[in-house]
Amino acid sequence: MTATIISGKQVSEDIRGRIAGEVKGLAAKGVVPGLAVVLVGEDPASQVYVRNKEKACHDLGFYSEVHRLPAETSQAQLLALVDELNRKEAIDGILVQLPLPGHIDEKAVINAIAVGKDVDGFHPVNVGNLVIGDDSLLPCTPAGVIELIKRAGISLSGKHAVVIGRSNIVGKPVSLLLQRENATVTMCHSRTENMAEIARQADVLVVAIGRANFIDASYVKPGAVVIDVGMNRLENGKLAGDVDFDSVKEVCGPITPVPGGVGPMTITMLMQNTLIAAKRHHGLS
Ligand SMILES: Nc1nc2c(c(=O)[nH]1)N[C@@H](CN(C=O)c1ccc(C(=O)N[C@@H](CCC(=O)O)C(=O)O)cc1)CN2
Repeated sequence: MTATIISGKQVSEDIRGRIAGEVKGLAAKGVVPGLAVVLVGEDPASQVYVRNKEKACHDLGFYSEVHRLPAETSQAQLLALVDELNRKEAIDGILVQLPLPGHIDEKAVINAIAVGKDVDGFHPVNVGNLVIGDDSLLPCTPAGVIELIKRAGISLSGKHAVVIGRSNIVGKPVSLLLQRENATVTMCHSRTENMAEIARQADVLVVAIGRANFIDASYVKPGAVVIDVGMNRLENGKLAGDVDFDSVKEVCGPITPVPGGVGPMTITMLMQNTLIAAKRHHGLS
């Protein structure tokens, strides 16, 4: 086996340590970053993620508000809450936990969040700025992927990166961020022919297709960096990535595990975005 593990837990701890230090410095200037999280309904996984966000705020010295709304909340009620949070001085970042119940239009809600408070980086203005390479709040999971690669000491410049999956939340933004790092990027998706052949050309393979253990060693060039963004709950309750870790670890170089790889970075990058939003809000960036 040539694989080495890229630990998202470890990288997260390092980044959170730095954020906590910055928060102390801001407190001395009378600034406390504030995050509002909105959860509609009782999806068990979402409840856990929201609790973890609340805990991260507490641990890092942020002000936090969690708004837990019943599943039958109307879109108008949710939009009214977003509007209130947009105008609230103590709040620098707003996150509406996804997925939302089916009767609510996610796009309408995301579009209603003030661009400067959109710490998920999902608002079309933030997405547009990402596309044209301007400064913006970056989507958390894709930003976490880049941070993991960089902090593992891997240079992306001139490398061939293959992204498997073209979702708006991961595949598309991660491909833009890889290009920003001067990688040459190929995107594959469910209609791609010869996917294994293309994937085997990758120096860096990023997988976000939502199919448990789909990518085996036949997709991986020896020594390639493998980043698994998949999070699939199996029938036995265990969490599996999109990459068949036991097969791929025999050929790859650095690889992220699931759990403990990209996942923990999502909340850490959310905290980082909230800190950035707070500094901008107070003219300190
Ligand atoms: N508004 C948003 N909604 C959702 C997002 C998001 O970024 N913004 N992402 C996911 C859920 N999510 C955060 O909200 C999230 C997912 C996973 C993890 C994580 O730490 N995963 C661990 C395993 C946890 C477990 O055992 O279940 C890991 O991979 O090691 C954090 C946050 C959808 N909704």
